[in-house]
Amino acid sequence: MAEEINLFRNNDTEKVSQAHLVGSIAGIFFESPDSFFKVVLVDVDENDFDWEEDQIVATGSFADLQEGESYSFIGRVVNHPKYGQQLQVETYSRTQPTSLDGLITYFSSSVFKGIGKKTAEKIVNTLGTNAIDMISSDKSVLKGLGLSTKQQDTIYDVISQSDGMEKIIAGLSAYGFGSTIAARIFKKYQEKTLSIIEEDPYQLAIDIEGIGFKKADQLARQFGIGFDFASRIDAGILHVINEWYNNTGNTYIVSKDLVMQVSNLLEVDGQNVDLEKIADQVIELAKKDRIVGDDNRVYLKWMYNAELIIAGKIKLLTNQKDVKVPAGLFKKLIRNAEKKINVKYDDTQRNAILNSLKSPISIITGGPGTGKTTIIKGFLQTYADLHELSLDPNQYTDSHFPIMLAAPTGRAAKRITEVTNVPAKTIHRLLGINGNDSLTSDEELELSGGLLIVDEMSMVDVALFKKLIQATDTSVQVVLVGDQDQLPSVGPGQVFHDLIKSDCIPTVKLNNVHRQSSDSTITDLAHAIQKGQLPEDFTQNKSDRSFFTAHANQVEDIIEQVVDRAMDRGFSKADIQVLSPMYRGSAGVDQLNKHLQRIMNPPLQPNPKKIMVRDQEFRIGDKVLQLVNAPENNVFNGDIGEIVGMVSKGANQHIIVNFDETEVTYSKTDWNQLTLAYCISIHKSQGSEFKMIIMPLVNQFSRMLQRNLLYTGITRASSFLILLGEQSAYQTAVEHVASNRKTTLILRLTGIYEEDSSSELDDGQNVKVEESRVKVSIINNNVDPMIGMKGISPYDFMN
Ligand SMILES: Nc1ncnc2c1ncn2[C@@H]1O[C@H](COP(=O)(O)OP(=O)(O)OP(=O)(O)O)[C@@H](O)[C@H]1O
Repeated sequence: MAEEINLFRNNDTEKVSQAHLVGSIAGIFFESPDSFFKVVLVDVDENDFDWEEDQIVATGSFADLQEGESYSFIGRVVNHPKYGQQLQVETYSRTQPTSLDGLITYFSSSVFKGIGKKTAEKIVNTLGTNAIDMISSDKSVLKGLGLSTKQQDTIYDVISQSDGMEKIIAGLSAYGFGSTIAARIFKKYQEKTLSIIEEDPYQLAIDIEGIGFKKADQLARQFGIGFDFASRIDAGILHVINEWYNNTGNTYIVSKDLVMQVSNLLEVDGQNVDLEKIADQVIELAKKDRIVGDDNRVYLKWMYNAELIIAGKIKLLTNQKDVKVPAGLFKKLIRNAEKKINVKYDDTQRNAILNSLKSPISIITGGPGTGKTTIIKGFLQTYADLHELSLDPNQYTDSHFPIMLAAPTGRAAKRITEVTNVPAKTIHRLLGINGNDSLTSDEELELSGGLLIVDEMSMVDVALFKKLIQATDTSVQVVLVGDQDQLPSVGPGQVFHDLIKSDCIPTVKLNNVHRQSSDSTITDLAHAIQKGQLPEDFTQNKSDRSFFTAHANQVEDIIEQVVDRAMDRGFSKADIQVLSPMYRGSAGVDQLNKHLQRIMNPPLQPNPKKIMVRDQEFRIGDKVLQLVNAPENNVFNGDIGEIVGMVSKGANQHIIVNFDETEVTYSKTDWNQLTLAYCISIHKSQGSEFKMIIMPLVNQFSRMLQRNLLYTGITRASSFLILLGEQSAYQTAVEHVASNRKTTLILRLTGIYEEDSSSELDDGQNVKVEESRVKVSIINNNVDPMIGMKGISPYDFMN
């Protein structure tokens, strides 16, 4: 009997009585391409639970299950809402055939290619019922049976491989790896998996996406690996750069900062890794093509390449010929579009449409309400008329729709589809990337067709834009639309900002606001903030905005008063949106949500129906935010809805949420897709607008107080803006321009390097470096900007 394999470590399962099943695999219904998860049909031989049928479906993480082979399973019988009763397998083992007949059938099965019944009989008659164990421990027992060497190899390989793989999966599970990551590890190292992990767990952090330095370090400690082991330094270097990308949004780190941060990371009980040693490993990693050094900047290789690829493709696109649009024809086209859309474009808007019609690649940028969406509509109409195309997708039954309209988020794609009646997709979907695909891989994709429009470009990061632009054929005309003053992308880089700043792409900047009426003071405030000032009348009450002074601990009370008054005046929960820059603190999202829930959705009876999700209480009437894209339900990350029902279906409870016209039912496993939405972060509010915005800014938010955050927040208000907090916090925010992430896309596009590339270490850390008196050149910018590279120039490991 093979060793038992514990694949699941779910403590809950121990409380539930276990079900035992012995049976052979009748078929494999589903095999996850990127994990060990499988759904199989089992012919039941024995079972100790209530099941009368001949077959049962079993699910779980399995190695190479062989159809026809017999296994023994232990698990729980669950009731799947769609597929009914099935066995959720926790552990399983192969039941080796013990009868002579069983063994003969096994050896003559299709698993052993080239072994027929006669040969099988010979093996079993000679070796007996222990045949499998005997072969597994000593291949030579097959000699003298008249088998060819090939046949002997086949039998031995099949037996040891399936046994080996099961052992590896069990080992990975014992080290705490879940089924998806385990599959990724096994795919990479195959039969060497366990020896690699035990000898050098840092290899995992270097090679396997989803395994970080911390996990590898934890394993290494288990195996007693030294603190200055070379692989530990390598993994530390990659960890620091990745963290740097996530925390700063920069696309490179200055070498000196890198070495110091790695040194801090690797310190164990006051012992530091020699800086020179870290520098050596930086060079080693560069030689292995994992990182690139350029001047005194260090990049992950994919990031370095991404900037180069973007710049190269932009240059190729801008070198394409302009489309000829004679002035007379354009007048006719725009007149027709204006008639159809029922709008009169202003001069800048017309210019934007003409620019995009003519240029192989163009940019339209402007603040909220400047008409970007209205321009996309007009542009689509004029483009279609100019190229004699229909904008009706139904007309393209035999060919591709020639227009690709895309946005970085599902919500933005949905919105642009609704406004233009032209189908839009997320960029991921357009590129055919699913959640598991890596954006940093070099896999080639191809987008052809006449036109690509990307909306909400400010939210697109380097990795995604590289994929998109690399896939775009040079025959495609590209239009990039967005608001460059909004927050940059969540991922590293500031592509849209850099493309505009580089001046390489014909760009039209829109300044006239059409959304709010001309006497709107919100627009004036937005303009002032863009220029880095708070207007003199900032604290005065206006028809559409007000300011209330409040310390952090007064914020809740003032918001309560404002919300009460607004609700008395007929504003709904959906109309009023509170925004906060941070989650923590007394004026942060989490605290305000709890408070606002009591005000905006007070329980109407003593014991209302409620469901606890994490530490939040959900009740009917609660305003909730969708946290992930769920295209199958037509709801997307950032969508806001209201809980309209809580129902029990059998033993399960469900939450029903109404999003505009879409109602979505959430079963327990999906509840963590929701959070309360009375207050949301300013980041989450990007791309949405609300009738009334209430936004507190206090000095407590210190590092979040940035101009583009303030700008993004206030421009979400379509009619009323209530600001509160400390005026000095607003002043700090307006003065603090944080958008300039350190990137080199402009350098790649123009050959001009503008940014200050000096160290980002604070003074304290710099002093520490000086004090350490380590003789590496990195600590002195004047001597040599490279990391103790011992005569190796950065060009030695550049592309
Ligand atoms: N030339 C125009 N004349 C009259 N109204 C206009 C004009 N251009 C745009 N508008 C109106 O102004 C409002 C804002 O326009 P639109 O939604 O296109 O702006 P936007 O830049 O896409 O805004 P946001 O980025 O906030 O979504 C809409 O109601 C639109 O109909």
